[in-house]
Parts: sequence; C-alpha cells; structure tokens
Amino acid sequence: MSDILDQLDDILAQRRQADPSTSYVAQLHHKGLNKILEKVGEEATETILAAKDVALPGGRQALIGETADLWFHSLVMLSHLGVSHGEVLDELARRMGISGLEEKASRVQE
Ligand SMILES: N=c1c2ncn([C@@H]3O[C@H](COP(=O)(O)OP(=O)(O)OP(=O)(O)O)[C@@H](O)[C@H]3O)c2ncn1[C@@H]1O[C@H](COP(=O)(O)O)[C@@H](O)[C@H]1O
Repeated sequence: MSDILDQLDDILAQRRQADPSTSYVAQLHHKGLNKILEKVGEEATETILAAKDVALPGGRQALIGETADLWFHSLVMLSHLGVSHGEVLDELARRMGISGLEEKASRVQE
C-alpha cells in the first residue's frame, strides 16, 4: 500500500505546478485550502453515509469508492500543507510501538 501512496504523493507534488485546466489536483491547489478542506469534509460525510448503507446491494463497493475519495482528498490536503504521508505512517507506526525506520525496513523486506 505504501508504494501506491509513494507514487500518488509524487503525482500530487508534480500537480502543484500543473495547469489547473488540465488537472483536477492542480485545480484544487489553485482554489486553495478552503476548497480542499470542503472536499475532505464532503468525502468524509459520503463515506459515513456509505458505511451506514453497506448492507444494501452494491454497498460494499460504494464504501470502498468513498473511502478512496476520502483518502485521496486527505493526501491532497497534506500535500498542499507540505506534510508527507510518510509522517502520518510514522505516527501510526509509533502507536504500534515500532519506529518509522523499522516500519520502512519491514516494507522493504516485503
Ligand atoms: N485518485 C484520484 C481521484 N479520486 C477522486 N478524484 C476526483 O475527485 C473528484 C471527486 O469529487 P466528487 O465525487 O465530489 O465529484 P464532483 O462532484 O465532480 O467534484 P466537485 O465538482 O465537487 O469538485 C472527482 O472529480 C474525481 O475525478 C480523483 N482525481 C485524481 N486522482 C489521482 O490523482 C492523479 C492526478 O489527477 P489529475 O490532477 O486530474 O491529473 C490521477 O492520476 C489519479 O491517480
């Protein structure tokens, strides 16, 4: 999973300089922090609603899609603020009682 996040992070960084007329991420950076936060809030609400409806037909796939939207917009927010997803993963690793370096080493071994 971390490989995907690394690759996405690179794309998001490149999009900070991209033309807003050709890139959704560039458009969000151009519109600024308030627009990005609005999207994070919107996607969080949509994820909650999808989780409540998970037992309906197609509900599981809808929940996966909404969660992906939420994670994606959260990554755009972090990128906009100059925080890398690695810092968040390090915090999760710390809470699991392993250091960020150990966590990276275990990812390399996978
Ligand atoms: N993972 C995503 C991704 N997930 C969701 N989205 C976009 O996020 C938006 C989701 O918002 P909504 O569901 O609210 O849709 P909407 O109502 O049309 O959006 P708004 O008008 O409210 O902004 C849609 O426009 C999706 O296309 C994404 N857009 C881009 N990516 C990744 O980001 C990369 C860079 O994208 P570009 O900047 O467009 O090149 C892509 O290669 C993808 O890997």
